[in-house]
Amino acid sequence: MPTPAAIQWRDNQLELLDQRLLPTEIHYLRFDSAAAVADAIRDMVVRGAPAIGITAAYGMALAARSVGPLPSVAAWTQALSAARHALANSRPTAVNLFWALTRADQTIEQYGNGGDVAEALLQLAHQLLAEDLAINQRIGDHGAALIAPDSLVYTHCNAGALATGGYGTALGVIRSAHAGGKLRGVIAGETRPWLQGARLTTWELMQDGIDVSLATEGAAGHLMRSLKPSWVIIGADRIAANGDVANKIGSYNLAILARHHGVKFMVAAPISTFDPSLDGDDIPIEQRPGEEITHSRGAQVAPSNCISLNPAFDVTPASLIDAIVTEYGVIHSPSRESVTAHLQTAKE
Ligand SMILES: CSC[C@@H](O)[C@@H](O)C(=O)COP(=O)(O)O
Repeated sequence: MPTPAAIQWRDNQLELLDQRLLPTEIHYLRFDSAAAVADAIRDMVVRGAPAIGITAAYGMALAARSVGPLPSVAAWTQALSAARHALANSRPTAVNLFWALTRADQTIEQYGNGGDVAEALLQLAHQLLAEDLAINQRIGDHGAALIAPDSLVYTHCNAGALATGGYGTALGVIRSAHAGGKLRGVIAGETRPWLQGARLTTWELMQDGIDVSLATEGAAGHLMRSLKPSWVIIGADRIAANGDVANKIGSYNLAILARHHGVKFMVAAPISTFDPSLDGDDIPIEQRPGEEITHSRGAQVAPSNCISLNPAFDVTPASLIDAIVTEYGVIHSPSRESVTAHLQTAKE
């Protein structure tokens, strides 16, 4: 059974699969305003960098529908500025969000002087959704080519169909490797505190008949030493000009462990996840509410008033990464130079 769509346009409405309820409940929520869409992104109804970007594009389309025809680019920009602001402030780390909002700005520029902006923004969102699926299939094929037969791989968080327009980035590589008969199995780290690995990645892979074992985060070193996976494969929220990669908290730990144990480390992401304007140290890291770690599924697990640190992402330095895989191919041992060259190829 294929993974249900994270994002769908049905009966002329935006529907998001409420990922907070997975894997025990499949329930879609309907949205008719950009403010509600921004809340849904912040509250983790929809998550994963590409899915956040696509959802924001739908948010802009919903906002344009509610303001009606306007005569100029300036009038549209003004009318949609509150919606854009709310979406831009929903989550700070995934650059795909800002990439999608820039695409929406360009659409407003193109159609704002008398065109049907609402329809153009809706078509943009549909296009980003459809393109993302095709992009992920290409990423999957490029990444799978790096994987030797009979491989065990380790993944973190959920960079799957649920985090994208379909197929997934890291899980796209895993799906393609599985289709090529190369996989012995997958280890999914549970990924605290939202448990994307336990709730989402295992669910996606089991539905596709891919052998997956769930492990606690703390087991990673022991499992690398005893089971000798060949690759750690993760997605990304932002890839900096120098090849550093922001991804779900815990990715950096895995990269250090992987290097120590001779396990290769792969990052799978589309070109829309690159941010050539900054280096890794400057990537904004989302700090999430302490209750996410002082409580677990509503139950208190730490003393009342316990001070907590809850960064949602970390940055893995390029020096610990063996390959970044995009829809355009592979950046081996990423560096500022190889990232620049890859982005140039993508533009041509
Ligand atoms: C293809 S999704 C890539 C990343 O966004 C993913 O690995 C990740 O870190 C998701 O974090 P989340 O907090 O669930 O949005």
